[in-house]
Amino acid sequence: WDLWALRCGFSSDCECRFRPDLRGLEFDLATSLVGQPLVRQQVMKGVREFLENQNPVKPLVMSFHGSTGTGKTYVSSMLIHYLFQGGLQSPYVHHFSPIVHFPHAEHIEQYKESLKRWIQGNLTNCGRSAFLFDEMDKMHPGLIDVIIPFLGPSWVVYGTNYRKAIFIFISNAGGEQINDMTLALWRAHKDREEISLQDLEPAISKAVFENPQSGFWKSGIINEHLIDVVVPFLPLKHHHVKQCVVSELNQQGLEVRPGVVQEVADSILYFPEEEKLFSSTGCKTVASRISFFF
Ligand SMILES: Nc1ncnc2c1ncn2[C@@H]1O[C@H](COP(=O)(O)OP(=O)(O)OP(=O)(O)O)[C@@H](O)[C@H]1O
Repeated sequence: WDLWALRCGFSSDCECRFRPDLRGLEFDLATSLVGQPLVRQQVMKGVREFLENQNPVKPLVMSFHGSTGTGKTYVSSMLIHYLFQGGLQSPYVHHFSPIVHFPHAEHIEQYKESLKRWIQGNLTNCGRSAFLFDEMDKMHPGLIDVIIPFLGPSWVVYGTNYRKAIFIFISNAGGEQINDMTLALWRAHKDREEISLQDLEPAISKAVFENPQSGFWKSGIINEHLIDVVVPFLPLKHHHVKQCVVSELNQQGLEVRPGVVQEVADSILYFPEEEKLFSSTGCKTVASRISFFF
């Protein structure tokens, strides 16, 4: 702790390099994020409502769900970039992955204690901290109990306003159900772009919050209304993958040749077997495939 951090920790006004640029975020979500209008809408709504309130009653808690390569990590990095100076490198942005940090289930009691101290320490250092919890579906169910007290309205200790913190949970849990529902709605002539949160929420809740294997399970996280924003990431179609290829080519400073765009998009697997509508890996492997076709 340096002196500044100490002073900051005891002041509820400390913003710790928090420089929200909501216009920038909205623009980038609209122009760079492919095929996820619901995500754009949910993220903007959640962040805007939270930041409009000078004294929020609880931290902002967002939960991202979807299958691989649909943009969950991409959006979380973008969000952090437009909120904190320094983005993911900011000392006030914290990343946790159960597989990396807590790989051994038999050490659960020890893990619980260190997770609690880690969150508490970071929040004491700065109440305006962000926490990214990756791979929540791989988290031991007992560990979420440690996180819960920090998500609610009651967590104010030693004058530090922990209610200004931001928690983002990322998982593949519910992804299969989102994909199945998107497909079922498509078969019932509801286009992917018309899908609403109400169409997906029951399937996500069932898969994520009632599943004994899931880290969220039995956590009271739903009963206590601790999650403010549930963000479903839909499976991406062939034309979305093509858009990802174009932006990747641009980013790598390569010429956008229609033949290459088509070939890269065609090389990816699509489901279901009959209609081949949605990419099985979203846009995840696009960057690495480009060199094969260029
Ligand atoms: N909807 C999207 N719009 C634009 N680019 C995307 C989108 N989805 C994925 N991408 C691209 O694919 C890469 C991988 O996506 P990302 O890591 O966000 O997937 P994910 O949903 O977090 O997957 P996983 O569950 O496997 O971690 C991103 O860095 C980005 O370049």
